Amino acid sequence: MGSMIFTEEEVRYYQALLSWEPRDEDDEDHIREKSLPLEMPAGQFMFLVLGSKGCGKTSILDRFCHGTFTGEDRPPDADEEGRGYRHKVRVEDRVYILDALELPPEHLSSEERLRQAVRITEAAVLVYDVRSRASFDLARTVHRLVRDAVGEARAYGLALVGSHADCGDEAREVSWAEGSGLAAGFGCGLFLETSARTGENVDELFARLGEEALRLRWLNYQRREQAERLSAATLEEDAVGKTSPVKRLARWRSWARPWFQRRLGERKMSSPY
Ligand SMILES: Nc1nc2c(ncn2[C@@H]2O[C@H](COP(=O)(O)OP(=O)(O)OP(=O)(O)O)[C@@H](O)[C@H]2O)c(=O)[nH]1
Repeated sequence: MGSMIFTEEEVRYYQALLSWEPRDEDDEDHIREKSLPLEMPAGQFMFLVLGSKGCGKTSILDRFCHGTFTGEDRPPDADEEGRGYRHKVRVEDRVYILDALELPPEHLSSEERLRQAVRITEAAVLVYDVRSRASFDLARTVHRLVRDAVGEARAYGLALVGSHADCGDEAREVSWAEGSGLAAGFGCGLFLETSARTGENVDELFARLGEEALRLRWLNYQRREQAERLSAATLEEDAVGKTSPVKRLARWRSWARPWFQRRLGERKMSSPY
């Protein structure tokens, strides 16, 4: 990463990510920090959190990072460049630093901003509100935008999340089965309904997405290795072809030999002599 050159936009995203500071006055933070063992982090994850306006993105991140829930009084986010969060997460028995970038919904209409956010992250948490069919419908569109931004060359993680799981049945507009079906349609194995109010599934969401990110890193690594092996083999073949027509002929003969031998054998069998 050290050798990469970032655009101004990317630098701003990074600044948003890195603007996190521990809040000394927050007692619950201390309790959560103390409850995690002192251990060197095994690595870092970078996740994107996105969804429609007011679907509960900040509340999920507040619950995860600070263990708090602000409730109905929470003012809408004013940060234009997105908000960065950092917290520890335990994945496969090791501690990792998790950086999460909350993408303001306005940025969803900018292909460029979304592309940049996707480029600096390795997985996305796509949130809708189970009380809002509109937010669920928007999740489909956002998924398409993210998929286009990721492209074919890279495996990128995704978790579909229905927030406000604590709401009663009468407030619900989207069922668990619909959410699970949409996630399956996306080809995404991680679907959860969460409640920032009660904390239901919030820690589990990030731990499981961490597991998925590790799996995808390995997959991306294998893909790169395979691509490198293929291009090295092609280069070698080109070099052989250019420098040694004799070797090329020899190889052609070796491929053709079994065919000639078969033909020869057939002829011998059918020959009256
Ligand atoms: N009961 C309940 N309320 C929630 C939950 N999640 C969020 N809220 C409330 O829903 C409102 C919107 O939540 P936010 O976290 O601000 O949503 P957001 O997606 O970050 O909003 P923007 O950043 O403005 O797009 C707030 O009043 C939250 O307190 C939840 O799981 N349960």
